[in-house]
Amino acid sequence: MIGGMSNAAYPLSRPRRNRHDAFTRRLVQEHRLHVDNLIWPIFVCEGENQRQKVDSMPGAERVSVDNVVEHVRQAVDLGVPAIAIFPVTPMSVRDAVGTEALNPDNLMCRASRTIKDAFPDLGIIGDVALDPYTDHGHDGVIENGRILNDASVEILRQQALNQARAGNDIIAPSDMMDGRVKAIRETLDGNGYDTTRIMAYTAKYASAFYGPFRDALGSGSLLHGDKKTYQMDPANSDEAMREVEQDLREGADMIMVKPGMPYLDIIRRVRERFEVPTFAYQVSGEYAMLMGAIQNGWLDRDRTIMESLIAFKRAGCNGILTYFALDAARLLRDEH
Ligand SMILES: NCc1[nH]cc(CCC(=O)O)c1CC(=O)O
Ligand SMILES: [Mg+2]
Repeated sequence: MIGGMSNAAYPLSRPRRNRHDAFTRRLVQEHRLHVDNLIWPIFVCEGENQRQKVDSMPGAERVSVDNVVEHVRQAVDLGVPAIAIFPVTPMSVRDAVGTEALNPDNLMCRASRTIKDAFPDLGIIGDVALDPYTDHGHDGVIENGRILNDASVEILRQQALNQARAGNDIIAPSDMMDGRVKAIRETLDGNGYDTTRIMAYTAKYASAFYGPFRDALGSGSLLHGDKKTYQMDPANSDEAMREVEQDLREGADMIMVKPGMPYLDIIRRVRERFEVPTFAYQVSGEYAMLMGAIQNGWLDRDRTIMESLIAFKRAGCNGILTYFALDAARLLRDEH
């Protein structure tokens, strides 16, 4: 009997009141994405005047070092605080132990020096792992079909030093070997790089979502088998807490969870338990998935980008590595 119902039957508390108009929604908004939260991953390749498209990552490019300043200027002009460099290493210099990772003139080091010269205030993050440099596409060295932990770490610590010397401000070990944070920290400190930060890919899962990235780097077709003996099982969550505990003990300054969107629960747990600077990598497969739907007209581009990124803030992230960094920075700039 609708007509006879008194108003008292309605709730006194009406959550919709705070959604009534734009100014109220602004006042009660709990989380906000800021350009300071964005890190832009870039791909660099050999050659001159190269700008190569990546088929499985529409909008992403591999650029040669002579184009990298112009490329990165976009991020600087938008106020993006940091970039992450990934080198596309030619097959001719790859080998079983990733020797090229230690070359002071490798692609990563040349790109890092060039960017640092042009933009001294921009943060440069350098991935440390052997997969861009090995002819088998694994992140470490192999013996009898096994990825060796400690032997790999001995190379990784030298790779980290090589990259710090070339201007990497933040070393980001993405290899998932045990003990590599401690080894890298000791090597950096022992060589006068005690202010070089470590952003550890701490909870990095053995994920299908890295496929497009491996295409971009050309390591996908090289990879024999999978990375399940070093990257984490997507079924595990408590194990991520133990990984974080260890990396913090070993001297990590920042913790990363990767991939992003399928692992928001891990981000939330890390944030609540450890209260340390926490980052997520919205990886290539997430980008490809969203871009595929956007390009088909199935999802609205701008709203999808922003909603996918605010999720990381809500989950507890300080920042996000995302291929959408420039798009998001533009949208934030034009918001008001
Ligand atoms: N160790 C290298 C590395 N660093 C970042 C990514 C993936 C990034 C992305 O998918 O966007 C990978 C690939 C992998 O571990 O196979
Ligand atoms: Mg670990």
